[in-house]
Amino acid sequence: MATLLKKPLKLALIQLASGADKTANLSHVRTKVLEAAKAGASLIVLPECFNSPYGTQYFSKYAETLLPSPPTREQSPSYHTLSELAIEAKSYLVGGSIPELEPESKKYYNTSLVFSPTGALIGTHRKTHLFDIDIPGKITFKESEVLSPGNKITIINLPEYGKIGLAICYDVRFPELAMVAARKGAFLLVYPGAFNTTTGPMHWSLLGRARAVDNQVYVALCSPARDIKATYHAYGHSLVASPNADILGELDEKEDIVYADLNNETIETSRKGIPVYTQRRFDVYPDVSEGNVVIGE
Ligand SMILES: NC(=O)CCC(=O)C(=O)O
Repeated sequence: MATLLKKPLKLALIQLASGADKTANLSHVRTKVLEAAKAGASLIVLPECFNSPYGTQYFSKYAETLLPSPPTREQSPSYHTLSELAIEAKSYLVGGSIPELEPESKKYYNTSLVFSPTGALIGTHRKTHLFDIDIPGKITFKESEVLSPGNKITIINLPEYGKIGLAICYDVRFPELAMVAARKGAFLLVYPGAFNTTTGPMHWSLLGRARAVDNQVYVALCSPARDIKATYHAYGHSLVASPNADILGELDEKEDIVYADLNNETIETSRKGIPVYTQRRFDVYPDVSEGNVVIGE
């Protein structure tokens, strides 16, 4: 069996309380990331839209320009804060997501940036499935009114550890992304996300555990803390699921950090005990990780 996770890894998910002031949010991010690093985390994850409120009315106001890369500090204060913070924390840092403005096309995206402990940008993911839903009397949301979707599956190599799959929030509802990343060797699927108080109780944990057990990999879901004064009420409940779909840690709705210790043995034990990994019937149905699959870092 291939070794997916080369050495044990402490993961931290920061369920951040952020508000309308981007500069204050970035300063608060620094405090929380350094707290997680001090506790020994070498992979630290922030939530979706970690430096702004979440909502279609906010995307253009808070958008930053990432291209051409690297952007200037004026174009993207978040890029520079995250890069410097990864160095200071000596950790891999998944920068949740920020609204991105692509200057040439003038399109907006919901984009995650990943930095190595040297401060280098090692991966980006533009949310591939936009959050367009309508549950009458409960929640109507249409990201596609403002955002455009990304067009790739994102797998990022952390050289000392192994590969992670990265996608954003609503992407978790589409098992194909997870399956492709897992079959290409990811040990962990990371989803910065901001479910809400309607769909969160219904599906957040279920989807996290489902992606874990489908693929026998770790899954991390990282939400903002709930702010009842905001227009969108995030569910919170950041959690880590094991390859056997056990919840290794889960928060409530308040700001906090959840930690989990990941190791390769847990993946192997899960796969040896229930060997669906070797029992697939690609003579009966197609392997979604083969053929016309668009993968990028
Ligand atoms: N930010 C999002 O994509 C929210 C997704 C969500 O709440 C869901 O139910 O799916």
